[in-house]
Amino acid sequence: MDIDDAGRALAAECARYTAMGWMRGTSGNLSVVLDRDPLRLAVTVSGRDKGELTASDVVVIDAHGTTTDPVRVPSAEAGLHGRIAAVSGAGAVVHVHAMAPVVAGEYWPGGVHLRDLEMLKGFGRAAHDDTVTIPVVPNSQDMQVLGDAFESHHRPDTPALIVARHGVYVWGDDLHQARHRLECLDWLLRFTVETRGTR
Ligand SMILES: CSCCC(=O)C(=O)COP(=O)(O)O
Ligand SMILES: [Zn+2]
Repeated sequence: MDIDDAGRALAAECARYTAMGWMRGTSGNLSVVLDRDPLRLAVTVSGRDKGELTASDVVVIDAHGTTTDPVRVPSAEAGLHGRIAAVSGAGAVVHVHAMAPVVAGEYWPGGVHLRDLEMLKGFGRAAHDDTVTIPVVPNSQDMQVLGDAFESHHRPDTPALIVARHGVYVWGDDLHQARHRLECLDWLLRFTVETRGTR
């Protein structure tokens, strides 16, 4: 994917996420891989209303979240996007401040357990898999710290990470798969929060 296509795709996805209520204020950030070796990603700019981005409001970063762009400022969380893409092999990483993941992380700071739910199929798992655990890590402003926490919990079959009192990261082969996984995970976490203690 070239940077122009990436910009159009990221802006369109951000508008969609905003409509879902997942990017309130200036929250959230999305990225897509441009090249794998060396790793280069296009990530949304920092501090803007993500529902109003245009195709040029993206920044090229490396695996460490560093850019050579003289004008645009990449997401403050660009370093974690690069780390997730490098470690998982994902083609797209999405981060939103949806409520259900944060509430679930508050109830279960050791990890959120999901089981016996049809919607797990939309997250790339079988509905009757053993328990699927979504890792929860403490929030940090240091992307190296968050990246190390992500990597220590990473399992190839679980493409999501809850950052406590902050939000959730989900990744996939491309932006569509990442969004579908996020939509299904949000449903799974809402169900789990709303039915806690009943099973
Ligand atoms: C109210 S948003 C606080 C920062 C944040 O967590 C986020 O997702 C947005 O940061 P960015 O630098 O990508 O705008
Ligand atoms: Zn955030």
